[in-house]
Amino acid sequence: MSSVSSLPVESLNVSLGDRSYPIHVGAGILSSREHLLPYLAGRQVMIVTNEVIAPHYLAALKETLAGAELEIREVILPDGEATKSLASVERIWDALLAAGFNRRCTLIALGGGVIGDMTGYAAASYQRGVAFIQIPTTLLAQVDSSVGGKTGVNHPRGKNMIGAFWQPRAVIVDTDTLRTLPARELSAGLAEVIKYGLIWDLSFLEWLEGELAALRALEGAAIRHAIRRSCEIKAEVVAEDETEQGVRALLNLGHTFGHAIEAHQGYGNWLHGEAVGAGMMMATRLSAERGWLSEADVERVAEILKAADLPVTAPANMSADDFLDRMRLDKKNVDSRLRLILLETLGRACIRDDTDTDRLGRLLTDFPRA
Ligand SMILES: NC(=O)c1ccc[n+]([C@@H]2O[C@H](COP(=O)([O-])OP(=O)(O)OC[C@H]3O[C@@H](n4cnc5c(N)ncnc54)[C@H](O)[C@@H]3O)[C@@H](O)[C@H]2O)c1
Ligand SMILES: O=C(O)C(=O)C[C@@H](O)[C@H](O)[C@H](O)COP(=O)(O)O
Ligand SMILES: [Zn+2]
Repeated sequence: MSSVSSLPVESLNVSLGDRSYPIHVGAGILSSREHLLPYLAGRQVMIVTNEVIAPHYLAALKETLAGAELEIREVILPDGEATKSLASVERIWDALLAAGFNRRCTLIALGGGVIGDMTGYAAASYQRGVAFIQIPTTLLAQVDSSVGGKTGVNHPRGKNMIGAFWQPRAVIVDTDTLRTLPARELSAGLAEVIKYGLIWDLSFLEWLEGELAALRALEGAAIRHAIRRSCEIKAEVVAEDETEQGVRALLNLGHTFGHAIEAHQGYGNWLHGEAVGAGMMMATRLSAERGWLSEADVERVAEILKAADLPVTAPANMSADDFLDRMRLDKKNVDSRLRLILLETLGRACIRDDTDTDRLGRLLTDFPRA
């Protein structure tokens, strides 16, 4: 990654009254005591990470915490989306109890969205709620999952079905951690970045169209801008609607389809960002069928997803009914009505519960498979 180290730390705020918190973004910030120590609730600290991330970053984090007279423990979980389960959360609870940690303890999530979502849920539920800090190490977690307080685990029948809203005390984004991230994971993170452009900010989408090559090459200034603008948008949405009573649902563009793909394919076979990429393509086509987007718009969405190396086709082994069965369990649905996020235009999304099921079934049947 070029020149990122020379960029100063930038801080944003998620405004939620007395639960407001900062997002600090900087290269090498994992080693910064001043950006971490103020957010600890007490002396007891439990770091939660996994077997892939620990060899890269656990020692650096412990070094940052060293000398502050803290009682530091760690839980190192196995890797992968398939581990985003209650059994893993139980391992975190067990470690907390074995260490005798009390309500003034702090959990630190060091990892991607899987670690962040599980650690947040363990924090939300341990002794009815303790402090936690997010240190996201994937692009996806740095632009999306570490912000906003959606925590939880998957159920075999559906994604993120068990969980709680529980906000972190701080989000600390060290952009240098992206240096070790596999290219496929970087692309998955770009799906959520593109999502912000599609639902909220056409000029950001236009900027992304010009910068995708730079982002995939981890060019420092481009990565920094993508993270900052994504976090700004997410912070604005979450501040307006913390528990998804309204506008926050727009952050779910492509997810009703994407979550169906993830669960049907077996967690981890399609990455979350890949499934969301294909799902956004489906939502785009449905929006065009409603007459809101032109064929040129549809092509434009396909092009930006392909430029990010994301899928624009659905799994070959998934029928329209496979999609619809899973989509009927989606958390946004009210009574028996499907609620989908669609695009009124590029850069502006809406939530609709009036999609004709026969029409949706035809769209799903005709959607290209790979
Ligand atoms: N809470 C939310 O608002 C929210 C938002 C979006 C996604 N999510 C959830 O986030 C999860 C996906 O997160 P993800 O894409 O970060 O996946 P992930 O957490 O599985 O991480 C991806 C892979 O990269 C590895 N990894 C992480 N950081 C690394 C680094 N710096 N260097 C090398 N390898 C590294 C991980 O071990 C893993 O193998 C899904 O479960 C999704 O549902 C939650
Ligand atoms: O923060 C949100 O709100 C989102 O919807 C962000 C999504 O990218 C994320 O995947 C989220 O976990 C989906 O939430 P869910 O409520 O659909 O499970
Ligand atoms: Zn997502």
